[in-house]
Amino acid sequence: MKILSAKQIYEADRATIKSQAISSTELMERAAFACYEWIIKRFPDRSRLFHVCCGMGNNGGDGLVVSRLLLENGFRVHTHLINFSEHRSDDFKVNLDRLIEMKALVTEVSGVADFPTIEHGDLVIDAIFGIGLKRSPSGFTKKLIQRINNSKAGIISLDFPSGLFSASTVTDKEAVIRANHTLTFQVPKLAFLLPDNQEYVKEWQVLDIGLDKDYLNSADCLYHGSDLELNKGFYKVRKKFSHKGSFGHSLLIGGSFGKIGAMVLASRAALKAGSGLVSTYIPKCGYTAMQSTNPEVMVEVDDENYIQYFNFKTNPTAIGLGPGLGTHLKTKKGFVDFFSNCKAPMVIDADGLNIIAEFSDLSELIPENTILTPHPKEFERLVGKWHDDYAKLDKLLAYSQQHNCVVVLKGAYTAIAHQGKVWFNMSGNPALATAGSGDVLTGIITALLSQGYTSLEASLLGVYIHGRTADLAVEENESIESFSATDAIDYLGRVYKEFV
Ligand SMILES: NC(=O)C1=CN([C@@H]2O[C@H](COP(=O)(O)OP(=O)(O)OC[C@H]3O[C@@H](n4cnc5c(N)ncnc54)[C@H](OP(=O)(O)O)[C@@H]3O)[C@@H](O)[C@H]2O)[C@H](O)CC1
Ligand SMILES: [K+]
Repeated sequence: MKILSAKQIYEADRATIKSQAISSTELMERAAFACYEWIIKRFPDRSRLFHVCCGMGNNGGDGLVVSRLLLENGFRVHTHLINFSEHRSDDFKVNLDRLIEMKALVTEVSGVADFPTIEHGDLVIDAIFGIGLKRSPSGFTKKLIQRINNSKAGIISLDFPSGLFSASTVTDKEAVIRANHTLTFQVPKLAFLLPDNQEYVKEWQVLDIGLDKDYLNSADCLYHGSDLELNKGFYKVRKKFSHKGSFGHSLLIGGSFGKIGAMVLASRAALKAGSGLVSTYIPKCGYTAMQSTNPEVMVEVDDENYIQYFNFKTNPTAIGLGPGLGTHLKTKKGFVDFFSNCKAPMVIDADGLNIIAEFSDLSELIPENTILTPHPKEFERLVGKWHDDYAKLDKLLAYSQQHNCVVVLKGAYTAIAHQGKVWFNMSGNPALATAGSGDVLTGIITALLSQGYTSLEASLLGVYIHGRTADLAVEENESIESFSATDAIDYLGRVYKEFV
């Protein structure tokens, strides 16, 4: 799933118009028809009043087509032309003429006095600006956006919430539509995946408008979505004659007094994610807890309450390092010696990341293709503060390239960066923001690494699977509040079944 830039979307439009021998007006009709179909399925009540607010460009043109389709099918519609410019796009003009021919209710809005009265229960179709927005809306257009936001009506944005930029941060928060639903064309948009924009983009939907497949397949994108289709592409179906030795040996290293649970979760997740063998290397104080809760897992121990020697005998195919590790001085010292000489592929999480951040030289010693799984605060410790989400993405790309590693930046739409590209995970929900969730993820990714997936594949698949456990759990028995890290492990089986 590619995430195209605005420039690429315009190119895709041109390629489509050429290859399918259609006019731009026909493409607009197709896009708006897809919106219309979505809208009437979701809001079939014909007594409801639709306020369709149209700008002067092609986003406004989409709005005019939606107005016409709604009217033709017996819905109540008031179309408002937001007169912010003398210039009107050609397809806007064509569709305005069509609407006027129908004797539709169309009013020009050129100032506050022309603002519509929007009642509770009405629906606003926001077609003021799309990807052609050049600067923050101002004057009466900004005031109208505020009026719409302050109304009690539901708001459906076509393609983009008006006022939201496609590739840069919002500068005037009061000049952006806060949409309940955004119906966007063909591909997800980067702006929808960034936490800074969450007030403007709530629920969003990609509508297929049949853009040229060859263009879409060949477009070189910096940003991608990671969905079931992508992950199915490299998921390895198990062969009949495979045995436990075929699926590697994961070693989870971590734990400290009071934080043995992190290792119980990580090692159990590794087991249930399909690692052939799973060992743990933990402080002595965790021995009984580990053996009694995870009978399939082997245990080696270090010092009494925290790890310091890192002198395990296991010969792992992959290592997960960091859950519950703590930052005792002796742990830090042992970590530094161990980390720089480690030959097995590694996933580093939690205090493992904090120790790397503390000793900045350690970043230089990260072995090639290591996977780092920071949450935003841990990432900030590694790279310093950022100004906005776009700056954060720049830092993410730069750090992963500079250290030749995979960085899994956790959050809603976890961002996975490798070799100059970023994949945004499309599964998951806020249920995952729960204690131990990161430990489970470390276990899953380690298990996938040990089964022979590349670092990038293990990260993409691990994050996708982890997110999906929460999706399925919330569809079935759990709620966002009740879901726990243990539930994530329990749902792994059902998620794997979606792959076969
Ligand atoms: N493949 C697709 O995705 C398709 C998308 N479609 C729709 O087309 C729009 C993009 O249309 P475009 O005409 O390029 O751009 P907009 O409608 O978003 O806006 C352009 C007009 O807005 C003016 N502008 C920009 N910023 C401001 C501002 N802050 N204040 C006032 N006016 C502003 C701009 O004027 P300039 O003089 O500044 O150039 C334009 O007049 C896309 O989002 C989809 O909705 C197609 O319908 C089908 C294919
Ligand atoms: K819009």
